[in-house]
Amino acid sequence: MSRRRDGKRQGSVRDAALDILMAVSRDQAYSNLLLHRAIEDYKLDAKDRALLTELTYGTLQHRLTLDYYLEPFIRGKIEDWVRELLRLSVYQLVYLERIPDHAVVNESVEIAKRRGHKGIASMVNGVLRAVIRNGVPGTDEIRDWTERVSIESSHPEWLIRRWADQYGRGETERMAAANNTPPVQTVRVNRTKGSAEEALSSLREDGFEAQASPVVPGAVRISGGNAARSRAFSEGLITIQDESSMLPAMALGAEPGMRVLDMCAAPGGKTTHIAELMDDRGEVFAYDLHPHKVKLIEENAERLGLRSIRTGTADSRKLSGELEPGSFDRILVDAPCSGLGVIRRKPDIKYAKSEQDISGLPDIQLSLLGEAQKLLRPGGILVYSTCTVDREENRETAARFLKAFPDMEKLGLGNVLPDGLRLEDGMLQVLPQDFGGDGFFVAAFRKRTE
Ligand SMILES: C[S@@+](CC[C@H](N)C(=O)[O-])C[C@H]1O[C@@H](n2cnc3c(N)ncnc32)[C@H](O)[C@@H]1O
Repeated sequence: MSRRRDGKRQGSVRDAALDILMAVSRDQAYSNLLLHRAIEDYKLDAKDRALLTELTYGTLQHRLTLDYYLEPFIRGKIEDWVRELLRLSVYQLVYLERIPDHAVVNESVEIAKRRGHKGIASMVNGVLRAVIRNGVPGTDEIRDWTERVSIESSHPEWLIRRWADQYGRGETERMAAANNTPPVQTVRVNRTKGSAEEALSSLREDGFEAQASPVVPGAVRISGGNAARSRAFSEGLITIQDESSMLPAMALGAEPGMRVLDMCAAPGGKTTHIAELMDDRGEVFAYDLHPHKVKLIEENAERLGLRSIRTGTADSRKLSGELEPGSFDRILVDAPCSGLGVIRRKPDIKYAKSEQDISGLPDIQLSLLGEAQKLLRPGGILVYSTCTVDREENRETAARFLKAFPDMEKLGLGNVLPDGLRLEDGMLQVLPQDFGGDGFFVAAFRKRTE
């Protein structure tokens, strides 16, 4: 890519998509961050932003399916970038009806010529024309259920097997399909600055389509652009947040004047929500492991005009050395987790993670919960949340915690959360197919007083 005099980078949207896809496969870079950077760097207009997002996410989301489609047409070894270009091209041929086949082939051949040489361009041309002529192979003849769902939904087999064990085959198929659908953007209204009605009309005046969420009171669903570019956002009236992510702060039930701790707080999505629900009265201590991430909490609090938030950098597994044990009314542990509930937003997760990566997490989650137990006052409430659907990190970690600390009791969430959510033994397990929100887990515990 080169730069023009006006600072814009040159090259097609497909070139940019290919660069991102290469970086994700080669360096295990995060697709959402790269996409954001490319949008800024290439100074793309709204139409090209939408196309780049669709091409990148679509190709990544369907990677295993696309490889299955390509297999009969590729002979011998090909370079990684050529494979990525073919995936990108077949994604358009199969999934994007509005782009004519000849346009896909022409542009891919041009890219192959520019990045490689005539020979590669002619191979790309041959493969794509053969795909158009013959069609892609079907999946019906794959007899093994795990393998078929893995290829059809482009999730690794170990993950499909694990979910089938944990949720059964039907939920697994629905979950894998939901992970390939684009999320709806939702925002939370900062009630210390204005009402949901004010946010709705401000967003509509800025040209967004905005509807009150049918699931979470005070949330707004948006289409027609990125809410980060709205007036309501720059004025601190809204925060972009998935509906599921709004539930932990609601479950915490913090009240004005309370002393609250958020132990895994960055970038501050839930810290700021808690402060808003407390009308910014009281103290919300927000800690995270990394100083650069703690800065993000401060920036968010500043934008939202919240003054009750106190930040700190620490390993929260040792926070009782720094903060007074037994002194907090409410504590949130929004723990580090496998992230298997947010595959829609970060499709690279499904290829990068392994079962081994999950196995070390429950112990970290448990030690954070153990530290929270020390810091909580008798009668105080602790909320544990994750953005994963994995049973081991969720309800099994909750069960281990209750077993290890008999002075903690589970608090059913039926009365504090909106109706119609998937509650299991009083704990919330959202799956991505439930209402369009991320996969999420929330459990609440109270410290006994006697
Ligand atoms: C799920 S994210 C938190 C998201 C945040 N609650 C929000 O809503 O914006 C988990 C966070 O835990 C932090 N973390 C991981 N291990 C930690 C530890 N031992 N002590 C403190 N923070 C930790 C990570 O840096 C990460 O920012």
